[in-house]
Parts: sequence; C-alpha cells; structure tokens
Amino acid sequence: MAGNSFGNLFRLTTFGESHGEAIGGIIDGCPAGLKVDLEQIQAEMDRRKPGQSAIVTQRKESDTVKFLSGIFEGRTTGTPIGFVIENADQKSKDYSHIKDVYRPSHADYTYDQKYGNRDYRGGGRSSARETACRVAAGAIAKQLLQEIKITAYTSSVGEIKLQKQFQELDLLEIEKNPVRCPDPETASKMEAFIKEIRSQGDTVGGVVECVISNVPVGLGEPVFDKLHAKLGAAMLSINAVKGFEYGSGFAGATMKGSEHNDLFNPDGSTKTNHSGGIQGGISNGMNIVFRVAFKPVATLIQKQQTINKAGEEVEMQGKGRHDPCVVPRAIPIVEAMAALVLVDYYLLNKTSRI
Ligand SMILES: Cc1cc2nc3c(=O)[nH]c(=O)nc-3n(C[C@H](O)[C@H](O)[C@H](O)COP(=O)(O)O)c2cc1C
Ligand SMILES: C=C(O[C@@H]1CC(C(=O)O)=C[C@@H](OP(=O)(O)O)[C@H]1O)C(=O)O
Repeated sequence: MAGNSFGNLFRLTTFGESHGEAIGGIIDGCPAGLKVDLEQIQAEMDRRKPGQSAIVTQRKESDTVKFLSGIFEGRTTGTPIGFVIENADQKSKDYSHIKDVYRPSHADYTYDQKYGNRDYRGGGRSSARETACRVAAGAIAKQLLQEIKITAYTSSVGEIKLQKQFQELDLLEIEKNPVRCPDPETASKMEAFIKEIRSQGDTVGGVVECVISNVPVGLGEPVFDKLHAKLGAAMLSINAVKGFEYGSGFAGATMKGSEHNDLFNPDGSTKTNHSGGIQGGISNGMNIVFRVAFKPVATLIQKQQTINKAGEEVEMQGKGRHDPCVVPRAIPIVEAMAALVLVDYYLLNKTSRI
C-alpha cells in the first residue's frame, strides 16, 4: 500500500490500524536542536482523542505518545523521530457483522476490491484513528514554526452557521465548549443539534475554518507546489473531507474584479483579504484563511440497504462507537496538517535566496 507519507523536507510516515496493537509514525527531516515540549504535544492529542465528550465516539483512548528515537535530553537530534500510540480500547466484535458486508460510503468496498485482504475491524487503516499520528507530528511542526499561529474552529454544523467574522471572535472561547465553536450561543445550538442527531442514530457534517496569522511573506513555491495547492492536498487527505476553499473561495466566482481585488496599503499589506493570504502560490503576509467541509459520518446506527462480498443486496445497521459529527475532533487535525505544510515551506524557504 503506497501513500503513507506526507511532506518533503519534514516528512511524516504513519503506520497502523484502528484495532491493531498500535499506530505510530516516523518523522524524517526534523532539524536538530529543537527543544521538544512533550506537554504541548499531549495537549494537542487530547483535543483530538476519542471519548473526550458526550458528542464524540465513546471509545476511550489516552493517546499517549511514546517517543522511541530522535530526541535526546529534551532536544531533537536530527535523526528520525519514531513514535507509537497504543490502541487500548478496541471492540472488534462490533465489526464482525461487516466482515463480508460493505458500509455505504465508508472505505470497506474500495479497500476490499483493491487489496482483497481487508482488516475490517474498526475500518482498519481507513479509520480516522490514523489521524492521531498526524496530530503528534503536527505538534512538533508547530513548535518549529514558533511565532506562526494556526487556529481552527467549527464554523458550521449542518445548517447552523457561525455568523461572526474572524476579527469579531474571541478565540479563547474555542476550547471552552465541546463543539469548538468560538461563539458560545452558536456552540450550544450546535451541541444540542449533534445530540439530537445522535439520538436518531444519524450523523451530520460541518465546516472547519482555519486562520493562520503572523505568516512571513514568501512561503510557498510557484507552479506545481503552490502553497494553496499543498494546503488543499493536505486537507483533502483527512478522512471525510469533501471540500476545500481559501480566501473568497467559491463565493469569489460570483464577484467582479473591482470588488474582489485586494488593494494595497503602503506597507504591502492589503485592505481586504479575498486572496486568503496567498497570491501566486506564495504567502503575502496577510492571514491565511481557508475552510474545510466534512461530510456526515458514514456509519449510522440505523438500517440501510447495502451489498455483501458476494454482490447480494442485504440490510445492515452499524454497531459500535461512532462520531455523530467529526468536526469537533477534526479541529486539531486541520491545524496539524496546516503545520506540516507550513513547516516544509518554512525549511525550503531558507534555500530561496543567497
Ligand atoms: C475525526 C474523525 C472521526 C471520524 N469518526 C468516524 C466514525 O466514528 N465512524 C465512521 O464511520 N467514520 C468516521 N470518520 C470518517 C471515516 O474515517 C471516513 O469516512 C472513511 O475513512 C472513508 O473515507 P472518506 O469519507 O474520506 O471517503 C471520521 C473522520 C474524522 C476526521
Ligand atoms: C478510534 C478513533 O476514531 C474512530 C474513527 C472511526 C472511523 O471509521 O474513522 C470509527 C470509530 O472507530 P471504532 O469503532 O473502532 O472505535 C471511531 O472511534 C480515533 O479517532 O482515535
């Protein structure tokens, strides 16, 4: 199976399945000398881990990261950083009924057709359990990025939308509610809606907005390696993602150039930011702003028509502990993937001029 590595100079490879012994990763290319803050890494893991609130999967994992290599006396050595995260609370019997049956819109059918030998327990490698490794690596990338600040939050759940603009938000509110929406009133509506949907055995999608501030001018490479192209690829590699837009995004297609152009201030900053902080694939020093759309979770605790391995039509109902909405736990994953993209360009940018 190819496709388990991400990044160039700072390269993460992940391994492991949801119901195997453990998941983990290797980070190749982290510069030597970085003082690693293990508490900060665990804090990021805690924001993503299952079982953290009543509106996410009730599987309980501590998601403690055990580092095996690459860190000596608290600092990186420049050698590969190997780490493992134990799987402690798998309930594989919840999946025996789908051994030969495909959940609609999960990865069961495609994995089976492609590889012919599928670890069906918890979705195996296709499970979002894998994203714990991205968050661990992303936390190290964040520490390398120092002053660059990456902040993601929930901007919609189903039809419930955050109405405020970024400038009007109190970002300290994000971690104060289980939905991770910075407006408390909207957050409680979202929370109540997720609970209602869950009680019906159903699921709902949503949108995560991410704002990256304090970005220097010049990150990103032109042509094929544009900053927004890599951010898009990073976000679209996250489980259940259906859409990515940056700056004005799809709304920009309805505007006139005279409305859309970001006019300059004398210092090179712009009066508006329809560009989303990126022009020609290179950061322009304004906030990088993008949005990521997540679909509703595929596994329903409801009966649905599907097919089995033999191609027969059958009825199935999901079992087990599933997220009714992935968005609250996707926030740290979006931030981690953004950090992995930025750290690569931050390191590469050191080679752009003498
Ligand atoms: C944080 C997070 C949690 C998820 N939890 C579940 C879940 O509990 N049950 C489920 O069926 N899918 C869940 N998913 C989505 C599946 O992993 C995903 O739909 C599946 O791998 C198929 O891939 P695709 O939807 O990207 O095509 C989750 C995704 C994320 C990002
Ligand atoms: C375990 C995690 O999330 C899992 C993601 C997931 C899926 O299909 O993506 C399905 C569920 O798996 P299981 O039923 O095996 O627990 C979630 O709990 C995690 O994020 O660490």
